[in-house]
Amino acid sequence: MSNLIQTGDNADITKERRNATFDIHDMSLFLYGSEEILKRRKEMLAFVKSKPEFNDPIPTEFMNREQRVDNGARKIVAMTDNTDEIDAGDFFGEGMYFQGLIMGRDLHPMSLHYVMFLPTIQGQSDDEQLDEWLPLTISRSFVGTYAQTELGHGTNLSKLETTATYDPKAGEFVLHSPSITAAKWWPGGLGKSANVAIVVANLYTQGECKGPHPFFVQLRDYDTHEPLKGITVGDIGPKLGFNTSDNGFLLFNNFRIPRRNMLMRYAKVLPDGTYIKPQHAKLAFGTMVFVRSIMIKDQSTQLAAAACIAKRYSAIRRQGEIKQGAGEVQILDYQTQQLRIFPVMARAFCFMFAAYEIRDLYMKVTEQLGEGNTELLPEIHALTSGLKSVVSYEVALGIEQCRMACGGHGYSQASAFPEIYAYAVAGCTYEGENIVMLLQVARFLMKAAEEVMNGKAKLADICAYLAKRGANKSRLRTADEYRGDVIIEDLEHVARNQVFRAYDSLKRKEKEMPSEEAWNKTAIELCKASRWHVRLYLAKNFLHKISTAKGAIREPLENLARLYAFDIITSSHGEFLRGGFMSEAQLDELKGGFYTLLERLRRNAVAIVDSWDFDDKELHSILGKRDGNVYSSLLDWAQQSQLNRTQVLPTFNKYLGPMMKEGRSKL
Ligand SMILES: CC/C=C/C/C=C\C/C=C\C/C=C\C/C=C\C/C=C\CCC(=O)SCCNC(=O)CCNC(=O)[C@H](O)C(C)(C)COP(=O)(O)OP(=O)(O)OC[C@H]1O[C@@H](n2cnc3c(N)ncnc32)[C@H](O)[C@@H]1OP(=O)(O)O
Ligand SMILES: Cc1cc2nc3c(=O)[nH]c(=O)nc-3n(C[C@H](O)[C@H](O)[C@H](O)COP(=O)(O)OP(=O)(O)OC[C@H]3O[C@@H](n4cnc5c(N)ncnc54)[C@H](O)[C@@H]3O)c2cc1C
Repeated sequence: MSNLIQTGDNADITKERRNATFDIHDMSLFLYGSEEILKRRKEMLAFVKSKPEFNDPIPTEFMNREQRVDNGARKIVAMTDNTDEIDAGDFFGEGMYFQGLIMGRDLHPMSLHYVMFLPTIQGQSDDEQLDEWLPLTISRSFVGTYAQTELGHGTNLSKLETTATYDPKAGEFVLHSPSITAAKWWPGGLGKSANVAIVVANLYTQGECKGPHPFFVQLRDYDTHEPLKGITVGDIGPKLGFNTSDNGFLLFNNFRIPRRNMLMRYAKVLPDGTYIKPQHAKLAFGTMVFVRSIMIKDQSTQLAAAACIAKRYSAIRRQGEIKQGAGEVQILDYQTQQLRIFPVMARAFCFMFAAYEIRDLYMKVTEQLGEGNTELLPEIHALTSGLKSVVSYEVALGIEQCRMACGGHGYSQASAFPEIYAYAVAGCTYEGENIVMLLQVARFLMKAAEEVMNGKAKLADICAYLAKRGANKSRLRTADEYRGDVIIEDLEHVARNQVFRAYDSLKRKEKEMPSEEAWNKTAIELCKASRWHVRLYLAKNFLHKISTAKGAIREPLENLARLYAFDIITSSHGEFLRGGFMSEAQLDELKGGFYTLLERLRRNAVAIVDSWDFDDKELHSILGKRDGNVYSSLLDWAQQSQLNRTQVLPTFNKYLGPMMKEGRSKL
């Protein structure tokens, strides 16, 4: 703990750190997994701080869009000039941390090159293509992006309008955008930075449409960077966030590429146009599954950053009195403030532990795919889709809650909340709109429910609870005893009930109308089932993970995990009261337990967020500064505003001055 306390720190934040009941190093170790990882974080941080080229000339929030794009391009080149400093193969760990330290929370001109273009080349090319494209991708000989979404269609991939029609005579594909709505729209870096792209287009060969497939396409001249003939490309304009990235549009006018530019690891088109189908119809969507899996870690980090800022600020902010005359209190002492922030912190831990599980599962699936085994594909698709949806939604709400908990200063860009929110909330939309992805989970759950009903029940592990009988009354007696398996049983009960309620409703409707219509008319219940399924997964994983903690960190971790579960139950208590599963008295007991957990977590509030090991450089927030000296830093920060460069703005002489003069002259 002492390593975070330095002379000159704010007295309140120092007191918080002195009062903590555990050593933050031990908690960081538990969170990140090993001493080696913590050591590498320190080394990478020291390296980044030692390099002036990674600094921003002025805080990015004071830059206009052109300056941000320029600064982003400059820094990403500097960053990737230095990838020898990290294990670049460790994308999930070192890659994401290194990038966050240098690039901050804005995508940059090469985000898609690393996050989707490179993984697609790795995952979808055959060996010969890999030999050709991978070295060029890694050596940054071109800048790539992933161009799938169109103006008119993003979610419904089968209706993408861009066509890739095979011409066997020329041995070429002809890429074409038959309408305005066929324009590729959104791909990161496409507008001005990328000169190549993985383009997802509907493949036509021998007169038949074979569905969306990925193609390697050069868009711009490698020397002049001018768009090639037949290509129309540009930037789509400013967005809520991601403004360092030139998300773009792209239209093809009968643009020809060689046959071998179709990525042919799975599906293939032979020279005569014969189509060889992949072993699993959705293998071409593998990069989306990969990004959904890494999003969980990225999103939980953003949520933890928000909670860290809110907690540190709440520790130094004094406002109002609890006991009259006793002096103003730290706002962290208000129960309502704790309610706003502590559950957010609990969620960040929960999501991070899930992120590790997903990373491991993803690695297992990749290994299996290498051996031609696609067995786990539906499971990982459902799990990543569900987690991506639930996590990104909860993260967006949590960040906003933290912002509001910081009063007026939370609204300033000095807090970093606007930046964190704008960055994270995009995750609700990209890589599959959240509701649509929940409906994918529902497909998986409905199949599992069908198997249970048919007595087959050879279910994936994550669905095993659907086949359990389960008690019809909660075993909850006292809040203090409400832990581990008892909590899980109750969440299982509610999730199972919701899945079967949706299933029954779907089956009833299917008797009255076509199945697609029945599906649409059950969609709200289906999404609810998916959310409960994912919440159950998250809670199970969280409770299991903290049961492995040892020593002084165990108690605060248990408090966090139980707070997470109590929060879910108390905020959707109707589901637990249904059919008398819980009584009003049990719920009151749980509510009391929830308040007790807030009290128990109060003492360690700051130490818990300190354990996330955010450096000020990474947090990029005046309110969340480690030393707690917020007010003087806010004044320094404000002085950098462009408007403060001169005492008198042109607006005075142009508009306000004449107006006031006229006002005075009329008196
Ligand atoms: C040097 C170091 C550098 C470092 C950098 C480091 C770090 C980076 C840091 C942080 C990164 C973090 C975050 C990322 C940041 C930014 C990301 C930026 C941009 C995002 C880019 C995009 O958004 S790309 C576009 C994404 N688009 C989508 O996701 C479209 C969504 N739609 C779909 O996925 C599908 O169309 C669908 C799933 C909605 C439906 O598919 P379809 O209509 O084809 O199918 P059906 O519904 O008919 O279903 C048929 C069956 O197939 C199953 N299915 C569907 N998809 C899959 C799949 N992917 N895998 C397996 N199975 C699948 C479906 O469930 C059906 O199954 P049944 O059994 O029920 O029949
Ligand atoms: C910041 C950002 C970066 C992006 N980067 C890229 C990129 O690099 N490359 C790329 O190709 N794309 C990119 N995208 C596009 C992104 O992947 C899509 O926007 C996303 O997949 C959602 O698709 P959509 O826009 O077509 O939404 P829509 O599908 O039009 O969604 C609109 C509404 O319709 C609902 N809806 C749609 N279909 C159904 C259904 N079947 N059932 C029920 N409801 C439905 C949705 O739930 C939603 O409420 C990016 C988007 C953003 C915001």
